Amino acid sequence: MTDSQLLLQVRDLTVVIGGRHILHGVSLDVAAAGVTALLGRNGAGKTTTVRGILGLLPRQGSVLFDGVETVGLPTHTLVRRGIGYVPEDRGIFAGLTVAENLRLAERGQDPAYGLVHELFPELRQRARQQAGTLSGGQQQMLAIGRTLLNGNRLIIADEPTKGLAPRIVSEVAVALERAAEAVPVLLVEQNLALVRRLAGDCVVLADGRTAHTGPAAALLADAEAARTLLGVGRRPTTRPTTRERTA
Ligand SMILES: Nc1ncnc2c1ncn2[C@@H]1O[C@H](COP(=O)(O)OP(=O)(O)OP(=O)(O)O)[C@@H](O)[C@H]1O
Repeated sequence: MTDSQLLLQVRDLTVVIGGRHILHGVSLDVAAAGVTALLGRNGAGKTTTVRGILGLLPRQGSVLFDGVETVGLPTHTLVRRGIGYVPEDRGIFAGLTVAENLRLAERGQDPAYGLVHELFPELRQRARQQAGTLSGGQQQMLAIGRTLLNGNRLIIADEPTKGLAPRIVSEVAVALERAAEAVPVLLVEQNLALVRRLAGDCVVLADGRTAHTGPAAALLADAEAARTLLGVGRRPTTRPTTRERTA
C-alpha cells in the first residue's frame, strides 16, 4: 500500500502508565477506505493503543493522521481534525433522547444529518426515544451515527459488539458496514466472525507490541497462526489414539 492510501500511520507508539510500560512500540497502518481490524488477546494493549492514538494517554512515537504528525497535539485538536471515537462503553447519554444525543455531538455549521439518517433510518424514527431504552444494537448505531455527523475522516470503534447477544451483533455489523462505506474505520474487535465479514487488513497486538499485520482473511484462514496470535481454535491433539495406546 502506498503512503497516499494510508490515513493513519502509527510508528513505535509507546505508553507508560504509573512507571509500567503498557505499549512497547506499536506500529500500524489504517487504510484510507474500509475497515482495518485491531486484534489481540485480552490485555494485549488494544484499548491503550486507541487511547494513545487519540492522545488520551501520554505517549511517545509517531502518529501521522493524513500525513500530519499528531503526537504532541491535544485530543480536542485531533477530534477537530476528523477522528471520531466510539468508546467501549458507547458514551451515550442514557437519560437524553436520540435527537438530544445527536444534537450534543454537533460541531460546526452543517451537521450531516442527511448521511446519518440515510445510513441509520431508525435514528430518525426513534428521535424522541430515550437513548437508555434503545436496544444494544440501536445504541451502537447512535454512538456510530454521532461520529458521522461532523464530517469525520476516520472512526475508531473499540469493541462495539462486546457483551451483545448474537442477534444484536448482526445489527451492529450492519451499522459498521454502512458506516465504513462513508468513512474508514479502525475496529477493535474480539468477534472474529465479524472481523472476517468486515475487515480488509488486520493488525494483531501481543504484549503491547505489533505481532502481525496483513489481510484479515489470510490470518483467519490460517488456523495455526490464529491460534498462536489470537488464542482461538483448538490445538491439534498430540495425545495417542486408543489404538496407539493399546498397540
Ligand atoms: N490505567 C492503567 N494502569 C495500569 N495498567 C493498565 C492501565 N490500563 C491498562 N493497563 C494494563 O495494560 C495492559 C493492556 O490493557 P488494554 O486494556 O489496552 O488491553 P486490551 O487489549 O484492550 O484488552 P481487552 O481485550 O481485555 O480490553 C493490561 O495488562 C492492562 O491491565
